[in-house]
Amino acid sequence: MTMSLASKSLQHQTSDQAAALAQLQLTLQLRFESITLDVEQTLGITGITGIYGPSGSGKSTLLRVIAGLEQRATGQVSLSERQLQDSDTKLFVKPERRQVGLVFQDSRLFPHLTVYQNLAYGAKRQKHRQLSIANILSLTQLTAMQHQNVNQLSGGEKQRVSIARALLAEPKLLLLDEPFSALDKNTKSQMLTIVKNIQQQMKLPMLYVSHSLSELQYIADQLVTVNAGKISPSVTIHRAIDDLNSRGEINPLTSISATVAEHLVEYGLSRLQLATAESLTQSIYLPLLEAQENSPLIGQQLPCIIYARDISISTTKPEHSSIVNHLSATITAIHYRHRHALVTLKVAEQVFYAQISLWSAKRMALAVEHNVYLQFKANAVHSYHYTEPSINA
Ligand SMILES: Nc1ncnc2c1ncn2[C@@H]1O[C@H](COP(=O)(O)OP(=O)(O)OP(=O)(O)O)[C@@H](O)[C@H]1O
Repeated sequence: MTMSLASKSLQHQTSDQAAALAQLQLTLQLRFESITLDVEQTLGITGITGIYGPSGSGKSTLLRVIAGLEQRATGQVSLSERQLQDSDTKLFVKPERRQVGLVFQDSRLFPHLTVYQNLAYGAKRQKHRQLSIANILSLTQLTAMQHQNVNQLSGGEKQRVSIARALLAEPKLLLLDEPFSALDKNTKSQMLTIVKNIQQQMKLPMLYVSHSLSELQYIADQLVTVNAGKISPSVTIHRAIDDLNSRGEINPLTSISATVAEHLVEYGLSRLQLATAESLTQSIYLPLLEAQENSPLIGQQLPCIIYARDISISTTKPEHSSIVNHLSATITAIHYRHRHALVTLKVAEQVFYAQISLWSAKRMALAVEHNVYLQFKANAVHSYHYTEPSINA
């Protein structure tokens, strides 16, 4: 992605905001009738941290405590060495002084004002702002619609205004609570790509709550899981998904970050390269990501997922198959579940999961350490990468 002048200056202006290694220290308790949020954890939150867990587990409450919206919470909260609350010393930094931005699912904007006026209203209260409204409009891709009334905007555009408003306050941490759950897949892809770019340009740590693991796999660097008011340490997104797979808590899936190698425009495919030993380059093909062969995406890492139910196994090299993806792999574990077997395999250091029927597992006499081939269609590889629709489309 080419960086605009506005965003270059923005990066410069916010570089001191960018805590090299942002940390959130939480020792807190908040009791409700249904649940007690009980957290004792120091979380590394550099980049985007996904917050994942079942409904009612306490994700939104956790964000509300960090934002200072839950006065009853006891304990301590600090953000990269700055103490935000400590019930022992009666310290409680008010929400508006925490430098923590919060974006919800429903954008709470002033409906009768334009995009610009909505931002200017918030900006009035920020006396020593370094970022201009123009910077923020450009970063959130709102410049062209700044004079439109917000009630004429789509859901995705309204959410961009909410994010713009939060950024204008120059937060040191941005909390996003299911911000795009009401949007369709295409708009969501666009929004996720915008948020990722904002994070990379501003180096602003973000906590991002979602029910969708595929969304989190695309956007998050690491993941924290919340369960019945308790939270896990943050671990890399791939490791977190592997843990959820092995505990049988999700529809098993393979989580990959692979390098975009080329676009085969005439075939409607893009090729990713899996990091393997040099002599053993393995490619993954997926539906075309960009219409141009020389796209800025080439050379970048693309997060994508493949559901285990979409991967099959062959004991011989599938040379006469129409299926485009076949990878040579080694079985590392087989878990027998109700009516199917979940086979864990390795392609170099990358872990894959294939879900096959018990019948097939038995017929093929699969066992740990067997060398086999994985097969899956290009359409089985999912990514939230967003491409602008071409003018001729
Ligand atoms: N102000 C409150 N008073 C009483 N109970 C509350 C309050 N706020 C939250 N709760 C309870 O705390 C629990 C956790 O709520 P929370 O909204 O944090 O869950 P969540 O993980 O974000 O859920 P979801 O994914 O459905 O949004 C729920 O059982 C909820 O009813």
